[in-house]
Amino acid sequence: MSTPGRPPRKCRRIVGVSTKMYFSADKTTNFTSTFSSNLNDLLEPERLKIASTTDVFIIPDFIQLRGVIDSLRSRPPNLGGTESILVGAQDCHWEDYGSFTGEVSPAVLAAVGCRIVELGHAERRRLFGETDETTAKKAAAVVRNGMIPLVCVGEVSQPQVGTEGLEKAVEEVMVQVRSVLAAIADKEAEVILAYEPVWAIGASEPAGVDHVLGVVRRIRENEEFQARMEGSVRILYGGSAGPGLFDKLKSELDGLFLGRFAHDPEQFVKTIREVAEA
Ligand SMILES: O=C(CO)COP(=O)(O)O
Repeated sequence: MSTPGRPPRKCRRIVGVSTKMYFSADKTTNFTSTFSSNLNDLLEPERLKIASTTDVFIIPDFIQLRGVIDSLRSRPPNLGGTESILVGAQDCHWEDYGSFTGEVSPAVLAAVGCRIVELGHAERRRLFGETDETTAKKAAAVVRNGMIPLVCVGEVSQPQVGTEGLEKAVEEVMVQVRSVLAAIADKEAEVILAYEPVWAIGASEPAGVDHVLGVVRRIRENEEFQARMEGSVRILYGGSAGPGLFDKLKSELDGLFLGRFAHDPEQFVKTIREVAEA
């Protein structure tokens, strides 16, 4: 059910996980294989319906990225293979090639089969000095290389309860959103925004539903957002997300971006099912 007065959105749902730097090499391999076969087994008999309405993604660390792509390629499409699971990277550089020691090229990511690149995560902004400017340049590079930028936005501090708190959060988030959209000239380019209030990341529970819906509603009302082709910009919620959440957010959100609460492949598959069926 959509919000009264607003037409239903014409876009696919999307749900995924970033393993950040939580997993050993073996754990990533085991997680990928358990999760993709669980997805196959647990989603029967609705598997085809879910594959036709919902995108699923997994964002491992850089070293494991290629192995995850290859292991999913060995499964048939729509059965937990790469056609139904998009594999993403946790960052990239804004140039394709050059003297940038330690960086990862978006062109190389695209060439090995990476489909999504996560950018501007709160941890990268806080610990590694990422700014709106570098995030926006990277988003343009990801689009240029035919992949989908998944850009994280969110206010740093937990707002006070009430309208004033919401306004401050919206103000902070809109600066980040505008900067990314301004860098991507193609109004039809696929973009994913992950609304991740920084204070809700790594917490025991997600941000309050009213707050999340309030901020995301304002993103959707924004002029730059509305200038995009309908459905080309999808919005996820992230920050202690897990099973049991999406149903409360479905009026404004297109999906969820999970962290810790997807480390158990069964919980991840449960959440995928909830997002697809909500
Ligand atoms: O940062 C996140 C996803 O990008 C969320 O992490 P947690 O769900 O572990 O809080």
